[in-house]
Amino acid sequence: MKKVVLVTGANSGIGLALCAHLLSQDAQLQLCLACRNMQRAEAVRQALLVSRPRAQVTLLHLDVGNMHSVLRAAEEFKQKCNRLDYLYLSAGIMPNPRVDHKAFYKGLFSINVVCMFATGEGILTQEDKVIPIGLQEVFATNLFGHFLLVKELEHLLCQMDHNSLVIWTSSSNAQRSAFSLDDIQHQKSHEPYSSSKYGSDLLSLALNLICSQGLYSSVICPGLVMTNLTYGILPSFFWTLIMPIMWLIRIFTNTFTLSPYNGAEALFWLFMQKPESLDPMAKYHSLTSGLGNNYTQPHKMDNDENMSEALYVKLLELEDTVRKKLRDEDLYIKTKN
Ligand SMILES: NC(=O)C1=CN([C@@H]2O[C@H](COP(=O)(O)OP(=O)(O)OC[C@H]3O[C@@H](n4cnc5c(N)ncnc54)[C@H](OP(=O)(O)O)[C@@H]3O)[C@@H](O)[C@H]2O)C=CC1
Ligand SMILES: CC(C)=CCC[C@@H](C)[C@H]1CC[C@H]2C3=C(CC[C@]12C)[C@@]1(C)CCC(=O)[C@@H](C)[C@@H]1CC3
Repeated sequence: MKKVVLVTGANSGIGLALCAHLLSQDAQLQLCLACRNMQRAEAVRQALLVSRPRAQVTLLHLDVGNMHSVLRAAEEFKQKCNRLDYLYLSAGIMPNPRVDHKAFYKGLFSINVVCMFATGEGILTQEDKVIPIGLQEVFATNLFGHFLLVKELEHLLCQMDHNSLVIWTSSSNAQRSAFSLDDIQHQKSHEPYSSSKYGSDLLSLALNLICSQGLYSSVICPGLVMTNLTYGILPSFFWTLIMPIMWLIRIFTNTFTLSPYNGAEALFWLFMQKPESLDPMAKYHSLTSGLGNNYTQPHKMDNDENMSEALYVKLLELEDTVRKKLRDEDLYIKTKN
């Protein structure tokens, strides 16, 4: 049976590297690239087909930060495919990132220096905004849109005859201290990225605990990778300039995977595993040794079942509110026409 794989954020960075890797491994694969920009998506599809001309690569229009788009995309996917084996949730944003230079230099001379380079903890903040539906943008894109997509595709994911796996691209920057159950959208502070990634860790655990038969969920961390996301933190020429320093740092922290191919290691590794053999409490890290060898290692996540179930309940409540808003908007448009 041909495996069906859906990848969000497939047109660049880690998502794109994963797609190329998957196609080189399994030519029989049915791969669906879910992207918000169809021109970029088509260019990527053509590029992937150059090395695998007979591969089955389709496109799906999806803006994961727009809930209308999520519902439409899920509907379109269900019409096209009657099976889904792997759902890779790789789309993500970190808008207006700021490096706290004072904290960075302080961290350089502290005993936590390796941890600082591995997680970016305490030195990175972002400016978030509210999108038209009333959600915080980072929460909507990195977490809620994906949650809604999983809910919409639940019937395809929960099948009796085979297991399927949802894979969240989280981060080592996901910190419990940045997340609050009273402020799941992170309206009140300046680490929405960390909060949304911690939320995805909790949600993955909740999916394993709550969801029906056949559906499994896992979380990965790609390490620090040079992509459009990191070029938003510091310009690409700066990263190129300090590349030799980063290769040096790699000797002390194997989390500097640096290339999208290396960063996608854990995503690809999960594709090779049986979903039922995975640990729901583990985050699977892509790691690269000082000599440049890639491997995947599980690390216990800093979360608990009660918290993850509480988040799941809050997301269900928010889902109701959002669906009602979407219906009201539809009704308004219909009555206006
Ligand atoms: N780079 C790193 O060091 C790390 C990255 N990550 C995570 O890895 C994932 C991939 O990021 P990375 O490859 O680094 O960065 P990129 O910016 O290269 O990739 C992000 C992808 O997400 C897509 N995307 C963003 N917003 C939306 C949206 N609203 N709807 C649909 N697609 C969207 C982008 O599409 P478009 O091209 O249209 O913008 C792009 O394809 C993210 O979740 C990120 O948080 C985690 C840890 C470290
Ligand atoms: C490397 C040098 C000499 C300077 C750069 C310092 C920081 C800008 C850099 C150090 C650790 C980095 C890091 C991230 C961003 C850039 C740093 C803070 C992330 C937070 C990027 C996104 C993620 O999801 C994390 C896994 C990264 C962790 C490390």
